[in-house]
Amino acid sequence: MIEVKDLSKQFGDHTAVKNLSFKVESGQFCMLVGTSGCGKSTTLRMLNRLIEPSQGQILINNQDVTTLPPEQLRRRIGYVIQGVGLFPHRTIYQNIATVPKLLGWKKADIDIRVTELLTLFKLDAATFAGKYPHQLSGGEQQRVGVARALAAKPELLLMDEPFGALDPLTRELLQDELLKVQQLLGITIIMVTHDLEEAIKMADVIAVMDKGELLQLDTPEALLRQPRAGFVQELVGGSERPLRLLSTKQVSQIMTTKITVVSHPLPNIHADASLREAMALLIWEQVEQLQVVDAAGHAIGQVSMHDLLQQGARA
Ligand SMILES: Nc1ncnc2c1ncn2[C@@H]1O[C@H](COP(=O)(O)OP(=O)(O)OP(=O)(O)O)[C@@H](O)[C@H]1O
Repeated sequence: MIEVKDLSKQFGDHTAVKNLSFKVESGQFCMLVGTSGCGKSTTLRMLNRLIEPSQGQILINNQDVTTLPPEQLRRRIGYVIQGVGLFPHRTIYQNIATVPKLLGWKKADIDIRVTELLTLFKLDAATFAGKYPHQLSGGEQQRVGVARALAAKPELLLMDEPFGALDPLTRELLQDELLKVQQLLGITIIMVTHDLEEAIKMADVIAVMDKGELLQLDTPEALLRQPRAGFVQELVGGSERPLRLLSTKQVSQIMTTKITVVSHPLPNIHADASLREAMALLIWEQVEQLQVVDAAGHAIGQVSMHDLLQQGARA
């Protein structure tokens, strides 16, 4: 669990972060959102002491991070930035092995971990381990960046706009991969993004910041349904709100498992698709109902336009 108490950062006479207090539970995915310059990156960089706070306390599993030497702390916390920052003259293997090596892991254990991580991010170890960063695409480099950050099994992963420089398709692919990896490893993640849709799709909780202050920390659904008046309302309350609400849930959460036989075959939707994707398919196919299928393609339920309208509506 990460707990931040009354955290502030002053740069000269400018207050970049002001009296920030929040908690993120173990295994949660927390997104920091807010306009440019509101203090998101400064907050993240105080958590791993790349920036020293002017005031306040940061506790990781009840341990005050200021009691640890910064290098030791940073080996327990993964950090991923936009543009990756891979070491250009080291192979992918050497890049991922950096922290395990510093921690004195045995070569055999490092080999296993590098292969495991490359496989997790859908990169064939035999092909990629010996390559250099410039031989990889942006999306592949970003995957290696995340793999490197996870190499020494950190208890916390900090990510600053990790997918900001990627094209929309690659970005979506990496978002899905990261969500799967997070669920698999149960790791706590705090990520900065400019993109509200990304935050809604991925976060368990979203922290909205403005002018260095935390305005609201809530689940995506609570944030959309009960935004605090002012900046948060402006951020989430536009005409997109019903569709964003649909993004917060998966088809499996609202489908009926009773399968009614209908005269025409229904279009299929995956159980783990979002309600927003289901709505888009209903409109595109001009139908009132979809058939829900599992990963093996077996029909497991149905979802209707009526169900979706209720989910996106004002409560
Ligand atoms: N090293 C520094 N010295 C002086 N001012 C700084 C420094 N780092 C950040 N700031 C200022 O602190 C404020 C917060 O910056 P920060 O990078 O945390 O914002 P941000 O929300 O992450 O912005 P962006 O989304 O554009 O990256 C800004 O006004 C910035 O100019």
